[in-house]
Amino acid sequence: MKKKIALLPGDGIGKEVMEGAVDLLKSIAEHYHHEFDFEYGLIGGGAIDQTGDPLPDETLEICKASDAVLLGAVGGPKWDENPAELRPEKGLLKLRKELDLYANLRPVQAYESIADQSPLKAEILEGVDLLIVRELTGGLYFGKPSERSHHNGEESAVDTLFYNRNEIERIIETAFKLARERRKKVTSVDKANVLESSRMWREVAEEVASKYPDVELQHMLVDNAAMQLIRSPKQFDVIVTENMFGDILSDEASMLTGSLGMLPSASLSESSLHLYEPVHGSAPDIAGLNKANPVAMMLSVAMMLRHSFSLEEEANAIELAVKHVFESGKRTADLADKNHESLTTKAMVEEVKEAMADDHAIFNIMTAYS
Ligand SMILES: NC(=O)c1ccc[n+]([C@@H]2O[C@H](COP(=O)([O-])OP(=O)(O)OC[C@H]3O[C@@H](n4cnc5c(N)ncnc54)[C@H](O)[C@@H]3O)[C@@H](O)[C@H]2O)c1
Ligand SMILES: CC(C)[C@H](C(=O)O)[C@@H](O)C(=O)O
Ligand SMILES: [Mg+2]
Repeated sequence: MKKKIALLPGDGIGKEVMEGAVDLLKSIAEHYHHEFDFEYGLIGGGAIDQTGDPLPDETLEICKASDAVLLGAVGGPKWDENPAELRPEKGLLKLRKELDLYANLRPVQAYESIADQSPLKAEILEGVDLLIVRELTGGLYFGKPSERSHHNGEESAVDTLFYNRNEIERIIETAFKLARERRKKVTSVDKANVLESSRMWREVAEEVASKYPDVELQHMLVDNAAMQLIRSPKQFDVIVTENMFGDILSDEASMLTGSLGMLPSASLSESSLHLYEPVHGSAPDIAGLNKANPVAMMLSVAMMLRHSFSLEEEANAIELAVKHVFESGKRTADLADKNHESLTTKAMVEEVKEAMADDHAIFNIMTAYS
């Protein structure tokens, strides 16, 4: 298979985990006889420094001419004081909007082998396997007005939580379709006791649910959902929610795995062009130290291979290899403690590649004898 992949490393550890992803993809191309053509694009702080624009047109063109987009992370303290239009994060939001990446899938799976690094008890974590479906191109992030103003000497600021029916309908539909392939339960998270947008969200969720009688719909207020994720995460299968609620709940949910460095994501559009990125940011506190956990990025590569290229076997191989590496007691610094040596970013990528090669060899032996 021949595919073109746009690579947008971005800033901070985005660049380090992207190096790992490329390394992994090259080894997959070799093992499975695929051809991946990579084209790099600028985004975020680095793009501002080099071109004065957090999302140069050239980057957008590279993405549109590709079969999938892989992104690291953007942002960092260097640009924190920049005016709104020159923030690295603006580039990412514009890219999501331009490519209409409305459905952000953030799977959360608790691995038993690293459960000791989660603040939650092992019995609460056992079997946790949930999927956050975050609306990504509407809500508070994109509503207008969003501005500062001065009235009678007093400064004020406004952001707007806006959704139209169609935006809600398509994300809820996505959640129901995904739930059908899983444990057939959708928890729609909103703040319908206060927000009008949430009351409409709830109505639409009910309407969509009537088309999926085999899938259970539950409504939950977002403050309760934040608590339930810690108290009893196993109750969740698919969680569908507004853009900002999804942002916050997914960072919280990452601690069910033990680290934010574990969560991958896929941002899907109605076209065939999708984007894949880890949930975490540019982690300025560890950037450049070769200690970031590359697993979120490697699992995002797996999501890309599965969703964009239908390479199910290759995707499974990455996920299995990550599992094997953790089971063998190897971890990066975010998951390590005095009982575990801590691997560098590069060493972790090597371990996963080696485990894949071993699994591949075992698979070949098994198929040869079956
Ligand atoms: N998708 C993105 O590009 C994205 C996502 C989140 C934050 N950001 C940006 O990143 C910058 C830093 O934000 P932040 O510090 O609030 O969030 P962050 O996700 O960058 O980091 C939060 C904490 O988690 C740790 N961490 C994150 N990823 C890790 C990994 N792979 N391995 C080990 N530890 C990891 C960091 O060291 C830090 O202590 C900000 O500019 C923010 O806007 C970008
Ligand atoms: C960097 C920021 C704009 C982004 C978001 O809030 O969507 C990030 O936190 C994420 O989760 O992808
Ligand atoms: Mg976030």
